[in-house]
Amino acid sequence: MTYKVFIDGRHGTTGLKIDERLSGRDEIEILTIPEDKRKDPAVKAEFVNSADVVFLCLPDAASKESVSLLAPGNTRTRFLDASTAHRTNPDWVYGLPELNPGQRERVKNAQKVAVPGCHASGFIMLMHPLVAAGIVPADYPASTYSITGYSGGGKEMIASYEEAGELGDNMKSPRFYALGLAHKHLPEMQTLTGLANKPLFTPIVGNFAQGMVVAVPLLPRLLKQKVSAADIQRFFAEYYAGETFIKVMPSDPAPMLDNGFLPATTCNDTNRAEIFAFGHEDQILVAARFDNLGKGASGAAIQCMNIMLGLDETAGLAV
Ligand SMILES: NC(=O)C1=CN([C@@H]2O[C@H](COP(=O)(O)OP(=O)(O)OC[C@H]3O[C@@H](n4cnc5c(N)ncnc54)[C@H](OP(=O)(O)O)[C@@H]3O)[C@@H](O)[C@H]2O)C=CC1
Ligand SMILES: CC(=O)N[C@@H](CCC(=O)OP(=O)(O)O)C(=O)O
Repeated sequence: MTYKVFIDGRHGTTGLKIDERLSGRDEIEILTIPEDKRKDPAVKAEFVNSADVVFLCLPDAASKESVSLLAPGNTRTRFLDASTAHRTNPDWVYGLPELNPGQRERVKNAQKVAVPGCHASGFIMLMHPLVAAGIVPADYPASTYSITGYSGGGKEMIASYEEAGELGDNMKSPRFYALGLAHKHLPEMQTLTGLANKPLFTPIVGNFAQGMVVAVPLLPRLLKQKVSAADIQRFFAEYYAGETFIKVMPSDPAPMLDNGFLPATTCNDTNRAEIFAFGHEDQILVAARFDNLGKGASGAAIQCMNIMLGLDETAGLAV
């Protein structure tokens, strides 16, 4: 059986990666829209309605427009949206199959799946289980910071690092951003964890192309139960037992570090996410490391597509 796939936004950062990951797979036929018609809604409608799967790798507004092109009664075409447009929309399923025991099945049966934001993926992988288990109270004053490679900012940001000639010190240095404290991933971070309030979120972009670490500090004195970093590590190991793409690291993470450092790039070109719990009985730092273009974007999208089509979930993905 061959599935027809239309990648809307195929030449953007996310679209290209999806294209790369799907090319060479026998069961996938990629539909190619003529370059000069790729933003023409009438032509796009034909592609959307003749595809089994449509990946939306577009700005939010263009994504919504493409979904509106679905013909009435078309229940065959299934969407995977990489944009922020539908992530907290109750008509869409959130594309993190490892979220909880029912989520993989919901993804499998969905017509519309929203692929998680990269920073949000890490935060939710860490905080959803802890809140659901009552270890972190829903009213916990959560904060998180996340360091990302510049490919997360799409074509424009990539060009600002790679095509600007010799970089000045400002660009060579890691840079905080989203300092209006209203980053576009905050709604999904709150909704999918069940936290009563949005976390205080400060992302940082560095002078490297891809890779990400999302870290969340936890103060045991503000938690409902007395727990240590080792307890949290054991909890995660049990929660994610059996998951291929989420790997909980040992309770003594020192041997996993690079001379005491935690580089952001270790999971690059895989769909793996590594979960860490650092600290002691007074202070805990939980962290998720993955490829912002892998489990944080196109890898996650392909994993969901595999599940939706009933294929091997790991097909085309490195662990
Ligand atoms: N980069 C990343 O790590 C991640 C990005 N995302 C999300 O995925 C989406 C795409 O991001 P990204 O790949 O980074 O962005 P890019 O800017 O790299 O690419 C976007 C692409 O969409 C095309 N495009 C814009 N409007 C239309 C339209 N109406 N019809 C068809 N094509 C159109 C653009 O073409 P042109 O340049 O010619 O206008 C461009 O090729 C965004 O919503 C982003 O938030 C999600 C997860 C991770
Ligand atoms: C460096 C940089 O700017 N990164 C982007 C993340 C892009 C991403 O993955 O977010 P979406 O999935 O919602 O597009 C940002 O923080 O806005």
